[in-house]
Amino acid sequence: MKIFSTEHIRNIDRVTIEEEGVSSMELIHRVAEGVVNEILSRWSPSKPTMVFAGAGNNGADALIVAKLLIEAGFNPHVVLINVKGDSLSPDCRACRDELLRLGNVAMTEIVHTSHIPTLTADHLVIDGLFGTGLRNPLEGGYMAMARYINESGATVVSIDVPSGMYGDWNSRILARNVVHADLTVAVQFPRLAFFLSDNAPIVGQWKVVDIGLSRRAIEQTPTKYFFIEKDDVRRVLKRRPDFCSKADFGHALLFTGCYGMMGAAVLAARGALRSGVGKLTVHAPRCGFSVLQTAVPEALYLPDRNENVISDMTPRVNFTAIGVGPGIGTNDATRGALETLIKTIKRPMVFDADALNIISRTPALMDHIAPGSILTPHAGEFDRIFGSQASSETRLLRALEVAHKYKVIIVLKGRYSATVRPDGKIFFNSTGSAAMATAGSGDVLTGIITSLLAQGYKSEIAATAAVYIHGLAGDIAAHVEGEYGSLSGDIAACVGKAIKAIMQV
Ligand SMILES: NC(=O)C1=CN([C@@H]2O[C@H](COP(=O)(O)OP(=O)(O)OC[C@H]3O[C@@H](n4cnc5c(N)ncnc54)[C@H](O)[C@@H]3O)[C@@H](O)[C@H]2O)[C@@H](O)CC1
Ligand SMILES: Nc1ncnc2c1ncn2[C@@H]1O[C@H](COP(=O)(O)OP(=O)(O)O)[C@@H](O)[C@H]1O
Ligand SMILES: [K+]
Repeated sequence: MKIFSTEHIRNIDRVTIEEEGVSSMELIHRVAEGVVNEILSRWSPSKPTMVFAGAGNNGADALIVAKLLIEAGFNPHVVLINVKGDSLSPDCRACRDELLRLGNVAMTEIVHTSHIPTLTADHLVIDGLFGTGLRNPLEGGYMAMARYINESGATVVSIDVPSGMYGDWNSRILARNVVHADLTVAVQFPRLAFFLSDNAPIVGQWKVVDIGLSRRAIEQTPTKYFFIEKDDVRRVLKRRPDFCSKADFGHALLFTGCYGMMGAAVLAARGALRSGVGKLTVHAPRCGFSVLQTAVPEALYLPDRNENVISDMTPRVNFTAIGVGPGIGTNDATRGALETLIKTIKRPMVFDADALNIISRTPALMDHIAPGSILTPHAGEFDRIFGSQASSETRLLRALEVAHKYKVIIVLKGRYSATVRPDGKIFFNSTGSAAMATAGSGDVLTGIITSLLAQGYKSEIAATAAVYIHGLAGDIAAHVEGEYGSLSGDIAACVGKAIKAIMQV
């Protein structure tokens, strides 16, 4: 699914109205119906409700929400901001009149300064103060109103975006001056801001209401941001021909493990094998022999000269892709081996975990990494290499810079892992959950990406597809083991099932 900028959404909105003959009032009603459906599925009409409506179309949506709530038996109090009595947009005015025609509507219209009715923690607030028309961070009375709503402890449903927040980048806002939603019901598309952890306490849970904006306009409007869903991955995964052999599915080489961290090697190896690589070689220290040969007998094992750590990363097999990092430690011998690997292999590789920690100690190594390589840092690993970041938004912006500069793909791991490409495109992942916040789950991902790369998928595709598969495997594991009990071994065990579920039509 495409994620559009506010600018683009406004344009798609305009095309829908001009070329498809849908009126803006009709769109407002569709938004309101979507929002009200979400409300009715959660709260009963006895819930004390207050609707805050601004002067633009976000307010117009809110006024029709109030109307539909009244028709459903709710008894909302409506607070409409109409500065000086003449600031309502034409649609907002029409919606106010439509609402008032019901008769007996409890409404406070704020024209100058008025008293806002008392809001309690028991209330449900419908927040339609500002949507995508927000020009500046909230100030004065608007800011006070946002804080009043937040401090009341009421449950908040925001229409389109929480009021005071921009849909995309939010470097200029202060969280306490923005309405904090429990549920945000976005119009037609999720927004970039929803995928950043900084904004999670503001956006709350989010849903999208489809209001039937022009399909043609959506298809033809270019964007750099995407939300990856099952169909996107199904389209790129190749079906296997009948006449095939393991030679057709590549040979992955993993440099992984050290004394005390052989589990990382096992997990990465299982991730690689369950995602279909033809052949897998694991290069690990000698101490890993019986662990690997017992836990993953399907993998070939290449012993390092060293007993406890990897001291040499010269590829000794005819590999089609290399993955390096899980559990290798950061000792001097391994550092030297990794430096040589980076400087000699000029094909895209996958770098994770301790490989990233080693790079962070010698950042100049970034200059030698082969273009098209994939780096899979979590926030801490990213900051160690590319500098400490104040927020997830600045981290994402920095990831865009470094992906472009070094021509590499950065997978910023987290709730909505973001795959950032050198061309400035960002793919947010939809699968996965807190059940995956367990040691070793990143190692499984390294195995899957390396496996897809080894099978001939381009780096960009391998990264986004693997992240989706990994998250879905986590979801399947969590379905059985729950959010506390899922282990990274369970995630690895579900990788094949995830791919099967994706490929099933
Ligand atoms: N995307 C779509 O296709 C549709 C969007 N609709 C709704 O329309 C909304 C956008 O409506 P608008 O463009 O009218 O914009 P808004 O309703 O978000 O706000 C615009 C109003 O706020 C004022 N304003 C902006 N920033 C301010 C600030 N910092 N302080 C004080 N006043 C400020 C503007 O002067 C204007 O009066 C969307 O968020 C959505 O809720 C729907 O009604 C219909 C379809
Ligand atoms: N709350 C969450 N929601 C979705 N995915 C998560 C969540 N927490 C962790 N994950 C996923 O689990 C993996 C954790 O990787 P990482 O932090 O490298 O762990 P480790 O180093 O222990 O292997 C990442 O792919 C991440 O996206
Ligand atoms: K809003």
